[in-house]
Amino acid sequence: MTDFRWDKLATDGMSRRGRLHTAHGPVETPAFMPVGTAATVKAMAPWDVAQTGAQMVLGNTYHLMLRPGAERVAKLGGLHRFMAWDGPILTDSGGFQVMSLAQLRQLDETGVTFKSHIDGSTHALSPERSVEIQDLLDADVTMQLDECPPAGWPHDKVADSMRLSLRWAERCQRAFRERPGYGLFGIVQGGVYDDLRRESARELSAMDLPGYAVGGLAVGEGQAETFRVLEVTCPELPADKPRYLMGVGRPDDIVGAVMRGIDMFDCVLPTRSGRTGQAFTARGPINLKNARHREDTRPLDPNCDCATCTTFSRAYLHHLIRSEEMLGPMLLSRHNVHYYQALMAGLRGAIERGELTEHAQALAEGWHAGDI
Ligand SMILES: Nc1nc2c(CCNCC3CCCCC3)c3[nH]c(NCCc4ccccc4)nc3cc2c(=O)[nH]1
Ligand SMILES: [Zn+2]
Repeated sequence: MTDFRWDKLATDGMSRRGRLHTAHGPVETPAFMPVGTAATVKAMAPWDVAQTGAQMVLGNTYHLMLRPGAERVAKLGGLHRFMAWDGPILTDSGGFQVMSLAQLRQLDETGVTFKSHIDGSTHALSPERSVEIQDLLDADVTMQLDECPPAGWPHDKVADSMRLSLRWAERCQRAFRERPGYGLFGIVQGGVYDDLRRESARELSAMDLPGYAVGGLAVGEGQAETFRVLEVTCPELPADKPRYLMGVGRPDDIVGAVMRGIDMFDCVLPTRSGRTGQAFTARGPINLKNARHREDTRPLDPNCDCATCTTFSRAYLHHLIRSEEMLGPMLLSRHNVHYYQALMAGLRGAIERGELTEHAQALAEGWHAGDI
């Protein structure tokens, strides 16, 4: 059985080209992980997800612990078998979703307690229980339970929150069941405060974890602040361990974060926006709901070789979205996830060639070319 590890294959400035080895197979990095919310990447079957080139997907601890329940997923053979995804799966710890979705939630030293948004039942999520749930789901990468402070919290509140997350990291590491091919990632917190980011990164680095996430971002701070926090945080993390920026992002966010040392990403954007008619293209985002597409026979993105772009016209996609036909979100989700995977493949190649700066410049010119 392969040991969980990340090989650094090439670097270009602060960016890295690597390969993550997990129990369920390898993941080329920089990597984008599509989000499977309730054990499905919405509107996409697992074979559609695989066809985009995605190697690793996210499972959702919060949703699955409420329905159908972690013990039930384990009884059914674990999340891989349940959703028929035999590649690597990363699950978030659930704390972020609790704070953004659950009703009547309360967070203290022991963890978070909350009422289910589905049936109002009460649940408790401690660091130990979160690690146990992710073990029952058979996630290749388990995330520590953490608190993500909202944007705008003052320094003292963020400091208390960051130190709570550090204590929870210790408890998660003690509770984690070590087994070849599986790893527990710590999550760096500290808001937008450099001293707190450094303290969090240094304390977590001393725990010698197999990987590190940068949390507490993409909460409304804006791209410039996100990048500035990465410039402070990444240099404090071990150079030989993978770095995962949680919840990011738009294509330009991802390129900028890769240039600042990030290796892994997740975001609901390509799937969620696909369902509302938004498509990402080499010449920027377009919304197919817009009436200007109703007689446009061109493909969605002439540069894209996905089935959506090589089969259908913009006029047809516009019709599907306007008619609220299921095929609309299906086709746009596939294209968007394909677009994100092609973006990551392009970044990996550019880093290998030592041409990331030029590649990023060419991407930005395409996105701003407009007239699409
Ligand atoms: N533990 C933890 N998770 C975070 C997440 C959830 C990452 N996605 C999980 C995934 C699991 C499966 C279900 C879906 C979520 C974040 N997402 C964002 N921004 C999203 C900003 C955004 C971007 C586009 C659309 C909506 C929101 N910031 C985040 C910070 C943290 C954090 O500090 N700690
Ligand atoms: Zn396409």
